[in-house]
Parts: sequence; structure tokens; C-alpha cells
Amino acid sequence: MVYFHKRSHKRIAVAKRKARSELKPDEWDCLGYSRLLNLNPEDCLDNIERVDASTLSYEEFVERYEKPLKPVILTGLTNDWPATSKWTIPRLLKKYRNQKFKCGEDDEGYSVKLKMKYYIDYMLTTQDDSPLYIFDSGFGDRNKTNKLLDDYKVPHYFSDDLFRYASEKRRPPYRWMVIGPPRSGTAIHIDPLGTSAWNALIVGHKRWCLIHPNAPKTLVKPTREESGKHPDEAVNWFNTVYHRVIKLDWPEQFPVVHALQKPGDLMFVPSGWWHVVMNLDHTIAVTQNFCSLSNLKIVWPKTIKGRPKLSTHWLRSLRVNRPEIMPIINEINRKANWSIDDSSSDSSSSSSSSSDSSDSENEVHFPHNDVNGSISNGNSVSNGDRKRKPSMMCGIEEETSTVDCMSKRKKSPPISAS
Ligand SMILES: O=C(O)CCC(=O)C(=O)O
Ligand SMILES: [Fe+2]
Repeated sequence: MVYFHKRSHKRIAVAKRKARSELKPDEWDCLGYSRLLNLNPEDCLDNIERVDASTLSYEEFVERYEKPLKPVILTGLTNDWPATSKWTIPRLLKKYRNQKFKCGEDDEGYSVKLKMKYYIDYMLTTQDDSPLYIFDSGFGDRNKTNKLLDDYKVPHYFSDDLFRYASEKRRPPYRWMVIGPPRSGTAIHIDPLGTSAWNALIVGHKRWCLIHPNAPKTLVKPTREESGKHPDEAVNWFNTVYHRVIKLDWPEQFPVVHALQKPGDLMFVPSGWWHVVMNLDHTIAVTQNFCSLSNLKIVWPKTIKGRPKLSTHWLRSLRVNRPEIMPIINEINRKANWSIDDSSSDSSSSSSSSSDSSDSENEVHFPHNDVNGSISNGNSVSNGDRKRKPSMMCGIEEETSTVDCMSKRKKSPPISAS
């Protein structure tokens, strides 16, 4: 491969070795998918509901889609975003050429990053079967890249994100800049902690498949025989499980939603839905996960179980800043027999002044005979301790087996080894 920048070859080889240590250099393109796969957008199934956002009020969105957990594509929301003109490959290359973006994770869970100029060299030329994918949750926190935040605006449907009451430092990663070539994508997963997500596509086309939350993991994941060289990659899913999903004998109690997402389309992924995404061409997108009034009943128990320290800190802040939602939380705690000792009052009750060291004394108390008792020790499951290696934490992902942990390169905290 001849690249434009003289160091591209070396840098890309190192990133590939770190991000997929199981693949030898010649195994990246040995399946010939760049020649064999049909990525024609016209050939994609599409049965998702689409709504022009200018005709949909916040209340209608909540009643029709958010509460019933119904996937939908909202159109017209990105029209006035600066991103629609600024997020092109040439302009991102010019403005961020020497900035590093995360395009994978190594076996220890550390970020694998490439400068934009090397990644774009790679992206424009790669024949890899399942290429490296920029999936960067730190772009808004780094001095040289946080201007990207000015290029889009969180749509009003999603702006009441209750996780904002946990401090910026402690809340789980929640926004990602996503850039990739054809065949790159995200393996099948459920988003972490019961959060819902929106995904706005600025450039290119994404093919989606979403499967009802009740579908068991064994049915939606590739079997051992289907796993092949890329067991946990979107390309493999569309070559294997997808064919099962579209057959007539697929159980009708697990509805499947197919979608072709076009530039300007915003996908709403409701809490709990399985989803898998493959890029059909060069794509540039931004995605955010959130906890809203509608999914709080799902997010709160999962946060208590998966991130007990965070839940205590978050609760303290919610109590002060959103007292009206406390009855919802109290009711969940009461039914589950959880008592939460957040008695040590500190300055963390407002989202801007929280302290990171304060909640070590605070614990979520599970009853001894509760099935969840085994995870009542914050240390054993807290994936919120950012001093530990990210691989131990799995980002903001679920640690239980009932809800799936995403592919290792996604959703991990913005910790970089470099
Ligand atoms: O655009 C994609 O690759 C999908 C992203 C996704 O599912 C996620 O961020 O959870
Ligand atoms: Fe997702």
C-alpha cells in the first residue's frame, strides 16, 4: 500500500498490531471482502419508521417512541449544524491533521490512537475486511479537538440527560466522534447501563439492524461455527446472523428493525435494543448516550449494580438538583430493598463542584439474602475507578451477563496510554 504521508505505513502497522493482536499482517484482508461484499445502499432492507422532526414535538417523541422503546429515524435535525459543512474528510484533515484519535484498544484495554492524517491515509485506501474505526469519546475533552463540540447541538428531544448531574469527570463516557471506511462498524451489542442513544450521520451511509431487547444473546450473536476470523465484527454479523434474522422462521416475538441511515438522518436507539452497524462508504457521525426521565427506571438499577460508587454520587446530586424525580428512584430502591447511605454530605450535590474522592465511604446496601448481594461490594464491580486499567472496567458497560458488554474498542473511558 502506498500512502501519502511517509510515516503512515509504520504508524498504521503499529496501530493494527495493537488493536487486533490476534491477526497477522496478511490476515487483515485475506477474506477479500473489499471485492466480495455488496455494499450497495439500494440493496439494504429498511422497515424503520422515519419522522420529519419539524412535525414532532418533544411530548410526541416521548409518547410515541421513547416510552414504548420504539426505534425511529428523525430527519431534518442536523440541517443547521456547522458539522454538515465542516465535517468533510478534507476539512477534518486540514484542521485536525496532527491530532490523535482513538481507533482501537489494545489487549490491556489502553487506547490505540492515530493522528488524523495517518488515519485518513488508511481510511481512503484500505482493503481490510474489517477496518480500524475511529470511535473516540475524548474529543470533547481535549484542548485541540474540543472545538468539534461547537459543530453540533444535542437535539431538544435528548437534552435532559440526567447523567449530567454526575460530574463531567465521573459520569460514564457519553459522546463519541465516529469515523470509518466501508466495512468498518460496530458489532452487535446493547448500549451500557440501560442508556438510550442517538446517532447523527453527517457523511455517508450506515446499515443498521436492531433487534428487540428480549431476544436472547445466543440467538443474536454468531455461533462458534459462524465466528470465523472476525467473531466480534459487524461484517461477520451481516455475513452470518443476518441471514438467520431475515428467514421466515425467525421468532416473531423478537421484532427486527432494518435501516439504511443516510446523511442527515438521526437514529434513535431505545434502551435495551440489540444493534449492529456497518458503514457502506466513508462515514462521519456523532453519537451520544443518555439517561432520560423515560429510561431512568432501567438505568438506575443498572447503575446501582454496575457502578455503585457513581450511583451514590449521582443520587446526591439528583436529590439537590432534581428533587422531583426522587420518588421514582425511591420507589425502585424500596421495591428492590436497596438502602443507599449517602449521608456524608459534601460539595458534590451540584454537578459543577463535585469532588472525586468523596464517595468512598458511601455504599449501596443490598440485603444479605438478595441475589445481588454478591455485587454489593463496590470494589468488586466498580468499573468507575479510572485509576485502574480500562480493560478492568469495560467502560460504562454492563458487567452482568444478562446485558451484553460491547466490543472492547467501544465505550471505554477516555484513558490513553500514549
Ligand atoms: O455508528 C456506529 O458504528 C454505531 C455506534 C453505536 O452503536 C454505539 O455507539 O453504541
Ligand atoms: Fe450502540
